[in-house]
Amino acid sequence: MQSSVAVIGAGSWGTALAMVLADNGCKVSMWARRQEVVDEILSERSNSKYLPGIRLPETIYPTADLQHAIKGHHYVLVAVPSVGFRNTMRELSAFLSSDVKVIHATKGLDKDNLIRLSQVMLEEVPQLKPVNLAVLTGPSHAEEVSRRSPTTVVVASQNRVTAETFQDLFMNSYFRVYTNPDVVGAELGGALKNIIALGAGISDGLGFGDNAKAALMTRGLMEISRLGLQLGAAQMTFAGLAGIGDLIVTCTSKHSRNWRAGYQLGQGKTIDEVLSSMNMVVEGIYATKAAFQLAERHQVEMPITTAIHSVLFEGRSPRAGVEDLMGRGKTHEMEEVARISMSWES
Ligand SMILES: NC(=O)C1=CN([C@@H]2O[C@H](COP(=O)(O)OP(=O)(O)OC[C@H]3O[C@@H](n4cnc5c(N)ncnc54)[C@H](OP(=O)(O)O)[C@@H]3O)[C@@H](O)[C@H]2O)C=CC1
Ligand SMILES: O=C(CO)COP(=O)(O)O
Repeated sequence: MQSSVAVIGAGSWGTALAMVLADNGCKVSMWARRQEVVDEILSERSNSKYLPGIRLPETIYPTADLQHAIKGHHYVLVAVPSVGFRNTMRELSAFLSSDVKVIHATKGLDKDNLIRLSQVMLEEVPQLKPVNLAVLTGPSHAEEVSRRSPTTVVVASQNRVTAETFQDLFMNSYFRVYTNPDVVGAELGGALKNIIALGAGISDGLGFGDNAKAALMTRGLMEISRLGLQLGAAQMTFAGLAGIGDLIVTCTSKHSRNWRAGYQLGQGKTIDEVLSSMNMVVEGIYATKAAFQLAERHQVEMPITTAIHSVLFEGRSPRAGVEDLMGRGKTHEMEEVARISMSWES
C-alpha cells in the first residue's frame, strides 16, 4: 500500500526529504509558509529559493494550509527552523491525532527553555505518544540529497518499531538510514555541531589552515560529548553519523550555511551584515546562545562555545577569540584517561 506522509516545512531540507519520500513511492503533502512557494511548485515543479535547479516529483503536493497538509496522514515529518519549531508544533496540535508517528529533522534547541525539540513536541502536542516520536539527523546537505548523491543518516527513537518504520520509509539506493535508540545524543549532536561549524568558518575566514580546523573539530567534539553526557546522551552516538559524521560535513562543506556565516565573520563582517546576506537559516547562532547557557547551568567546560559566544554576542573580535582559546591554562587532553592511567601517578 502506498504510504502517505505530510512534510511540514518547504525550505531546503523539507523539500529534499520530500523528494526522497516521493522517490520511495510515497504520496507526499508538503506545507509551505508562503503561497508563492506553493504556486511555484505547482506551476514549475521547482522551489527556486531553496533548491535552485532541482525538479520536484509530481507526487509532492504542496499546500499553505496546515490542516489540509496533515489531514489523513499517519506519518508527519517536521523540518522547520528551530526558532519556529514550538509555534509550528502548537499550530499542528489541533490537527494531530494520538496515533500519528512524527519525526523531526530540525537541528537546534528550544531557545527559551533550552530543551530538545522532541521534548518541545511533547509539550506542545501532549496527545502524541513518546514511542511514536523520532529524529532524523546526520551528515546530509539538502543540495546533495536533492541530486541523489549517496548520503547516510540516522533515525533515532526510543521505540524500535518507530525507528524501523521511518528507516523503511526513507531508505533507498542513495539514502541509507541507520537506527539508534539514543534520541538525546542524536538531537544534541545535530544541534551542537553547528556551533563548531561556525568556528571552522571563522578559522578559515581568518586565513588559518587545516591544523586549526582539525583542532576545532576534535576539541569541539570533545565539548559536545561532555555536555551531551551530562544531559543523558550515550557517548558512542558522538562517534557516529550524528556526531563526528555531521561535524565533518558541516565544518568542511561549501554547502554549510554555518560554515559560510563563520567565514564571513572571520573576514571581518558583523553578525548583522552576515545575516542580512544569507537567505537561509543559520542554526549555529541560536545553538551557541543555548549551549552557552546550558554549559553554565550544568558546569560543563565548553571553551570553544564560550569563545564563539563572545564573538557573536559580546563584541569580541574573532582574532581575540582565537587568542583566548590558545592562551588557556595547560590541561590534559582527556582528563578521564589521565585520571585512570596508573603510570601517571607521581
Ligand atoms: N538544509 C540542509 O541541508 C539541512 C538542514 N537541516 C535542518 O533543517 C531545519 C530547516 O532548515 P532548512 O530547510 O535548511 O532551512 P531553509 O533556510 O532552507 O528554509 C527555511 C524554511 O523554514 C521556513 N521558516 C522560516 N522561519 C520559520 C518559522 N518561524 N516558522 C515556520 N517556518 C519557518 C521558511 O519559510 P519562508 O520561505 O516562508 O521564510 C522556509 O520554508 C534546520 O534546523 C536545519 O538545521 C538539517 C539537515 C540538512
Ligand atoms: O546539518 C546540515 C548538514 O548535515 C546542514 O548544515 P548547515 O545548516 O550548516 O548548512
